Amino acid sequence: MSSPCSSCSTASTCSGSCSSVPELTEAQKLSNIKNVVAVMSGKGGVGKSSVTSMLAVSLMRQGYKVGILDADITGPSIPKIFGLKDKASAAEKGIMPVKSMSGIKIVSLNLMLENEDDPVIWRGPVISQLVKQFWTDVIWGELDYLLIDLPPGTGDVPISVLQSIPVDGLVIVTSPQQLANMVVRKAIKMATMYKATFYGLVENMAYIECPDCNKRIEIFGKPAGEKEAAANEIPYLGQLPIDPRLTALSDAGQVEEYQSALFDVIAQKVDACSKEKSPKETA
Ligand SMILES: Nc1ncnc2c1ncn2[C@@H]1O[C@H](COP(=O)(O)OP(=O)(O)OP(=O)(O)O)[C@@H](O)[C@H]1O
Repeated sequence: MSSPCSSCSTASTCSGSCSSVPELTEAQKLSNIKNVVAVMSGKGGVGKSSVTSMLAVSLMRQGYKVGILDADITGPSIPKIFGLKDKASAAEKGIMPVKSMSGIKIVSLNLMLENEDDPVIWRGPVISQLVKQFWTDVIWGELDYLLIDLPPGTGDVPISVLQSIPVDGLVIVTSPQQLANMVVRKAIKMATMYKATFYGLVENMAYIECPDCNKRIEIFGKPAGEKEAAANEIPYLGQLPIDPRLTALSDAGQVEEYQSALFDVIAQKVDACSKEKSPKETA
């Protein structure tokens, strides 16, 4: 965010050689974000918010300063997953994020609504404008990683994010159903059109382990994430099981208590990808 190009609407596609340097907002002058990673999936319900949350938790445990921009304006889950009670506050120079128990900075429209179940009945352009403001008007401060939890689909918000926020890399989330993979391919194709960099694909809900005999049961069909990643020529980050502990801790707002070596490996791979992309930028 320290770059003067970061508030430009063509930042993600331009070569950086244009002469019109846009003015930074006051909030941007107070922020320095080293890496922006968007978590995307064409299909709803495959676990984007869960993967975003656990990536944030794992990166935080690795010692990084992490923030989450909840761009799922009409179906926000991040505040609930982290059990946030406080509201985001307005300071003189911008919006202050709410900090989770372990210090992850979070901004979500649900942190601004009176009741968490108040519906947001807004048209696409208004929603897109708000997401852009979460980038330009939030005082994020120093962050090693800002993770963006995108809504499902290839509509207004993913387009706005890819056009107006300098996303360094994308993490694609899918699940074993052929239907999920078909819709996820649309998202990959769309992101390719915006010349996005893919950090890789995660296959969530790949199997469940029987608590009695430890047998893996592939309830959504044979996992195909690795094949899907190869077919789309993007890195494969790994697969995650359905884990009832993750559901329970997310429902209780205690996701930061969840431990998973598999998530940690995925976070390490994402970290390695971002270091490869901008070796000097990540501590
Ligand atoms: N690996 C997993 N193990 C157990 N439960 C999971 C897992 N991944 C996701 N879930 C649960 O599945 C539900 C949907 O997950 P999540 O909200 O992360 O999906 P999403 O793709 O972000 O949804 P949306 O389409 O609304 O954006 C949640 O209740 C979540 O706790």
